[in-house]
Amino acid sequence: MKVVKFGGSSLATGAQVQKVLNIIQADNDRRIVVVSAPGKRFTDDIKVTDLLKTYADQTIAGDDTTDILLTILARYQDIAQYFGLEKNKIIPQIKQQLIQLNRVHYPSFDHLYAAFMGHGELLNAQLIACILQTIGQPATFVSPMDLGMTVSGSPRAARLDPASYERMHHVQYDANKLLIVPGFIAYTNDGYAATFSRGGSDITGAILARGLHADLYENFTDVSAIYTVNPGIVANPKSIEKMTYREMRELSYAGFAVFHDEAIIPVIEANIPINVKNTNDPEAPGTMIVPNQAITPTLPVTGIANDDRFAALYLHRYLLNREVGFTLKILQILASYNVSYEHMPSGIDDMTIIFDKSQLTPTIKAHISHDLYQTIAPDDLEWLDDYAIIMIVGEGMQKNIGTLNKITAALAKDNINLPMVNQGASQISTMLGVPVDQMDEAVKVIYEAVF
Ligand SMILES: Nc1ncnc2c1ncn2[C@@H]1O[C@H](COP(=O)(O)OP(=O)(O)O)[C@@H](O)[C@H]1O
Ligand SMILES: N[C@@H](CC(=O)OP(=O)(O)O)C(=O)O
Repeated sequence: MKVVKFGGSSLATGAQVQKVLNIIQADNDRRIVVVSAPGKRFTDDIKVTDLLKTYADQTIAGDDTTDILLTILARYQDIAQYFGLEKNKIIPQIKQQLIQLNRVHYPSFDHLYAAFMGHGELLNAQLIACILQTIGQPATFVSPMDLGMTVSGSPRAARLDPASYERMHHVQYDANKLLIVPGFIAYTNDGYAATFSRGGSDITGAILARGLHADLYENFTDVSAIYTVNPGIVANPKSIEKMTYREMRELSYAGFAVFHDEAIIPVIEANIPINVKNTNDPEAPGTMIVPNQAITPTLPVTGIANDDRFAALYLHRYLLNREVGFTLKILQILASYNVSYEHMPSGIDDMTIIFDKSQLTPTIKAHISHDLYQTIAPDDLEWLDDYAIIMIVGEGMQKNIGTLNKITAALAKDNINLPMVNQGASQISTMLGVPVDQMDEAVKVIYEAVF
């Protein structure tokens, strides 16, 4: 049995949905179908999830929501119309659920955003189940809750309750009917809607693949393979035919947006291979992501990922290495502001703490600086706001001498500053910190040096 996930780009229009139906019908093993909300139809278009965010913003502000509601409804109407379903009762049902959203009381704004934004997937799954039924394909809409999946934690970055797998193991479903499941949205034990973090339909697919014992998790998107580098930076990059789970985890963490970094974890635990494929080119083999031992690397580097979502805090104090509990004190300060850190490379008298900058408001930064001066009295404390990370990843790097040398020499030749290099913590990757304005150029230079 295969779990198949279709991303927003695969479901943006009626014509795209038709391709999805063809893919599902081409293979009888494709039984569990996870769908995203309709995505962008063209470059400047707005995803339904983002339209729903605007609807939530306007609801909170007490603004008139008539226009945004109709804009969202139109996205579903367009798809329905393509299949001749504009008069089907599914359309008033979708409209009613959209209207209902702003009549409910939510325990917090985060719960409200989660409920609104998660409806993009919820309504799309209902529509697609309805389309399949009208073309005579047995299919049914299923809520993640009905499959035993519950979540907890932050409503907009929910975590799966581990007990879900035990419940999913006992779920009975009709194997002759396709199950159409909304991605991204999930429910807490109290019945409140929550979502995974953005791009989280990949996570739903991975959880269902593990929980329902799939042999393969197929993830359909709009590229024919995962490329060795972001195709937005290097034109026509090489594709990756096969890579390991841990390579994908590092690359998606550091910017390969094609697959959510959290979505690797459930499939690793169950050893289920992932096949990333293209809805617009379903015959292409795509990229296989497989257990770590299933690959003998031929090249040192598999991929180069980059992301500018970081900020760094540089701290200097003599004899930092000798002071018992120094790092603990810093972490206690961060924890008191509910701030997590991403990486912490350190030297004998220095350390750099790298954060996801979405957590750092000017007020939080000021509080952290104040508490650090009070508690550890650094000789130097400096915030680096525009900090990018480039991650060079490959199972083959461990055994290959000279890769880092090649990279740093090429960067030096191009006059690119390299304020941080972190190698060794992960045996399969090297992390470079670069100023944001040099990130794209650095990625191009590294790509030329290693491929
Ligand atoms: N290394 C990479 N290989 C392939 N695609 C990448 C890579 N890095 C970034 N991307 C981007 O990821 C996009 C697909 O992810 P996403 O937009 O989330 O798709 P979906 O709508 O299917 O969920 C591609 O169109 C591409 O622009
Ligand atoms: N629609 C959600 C979840 C998701 O996974 O979307 P996509 O498959 O379009 O990346 C989002 O935009 O975050």
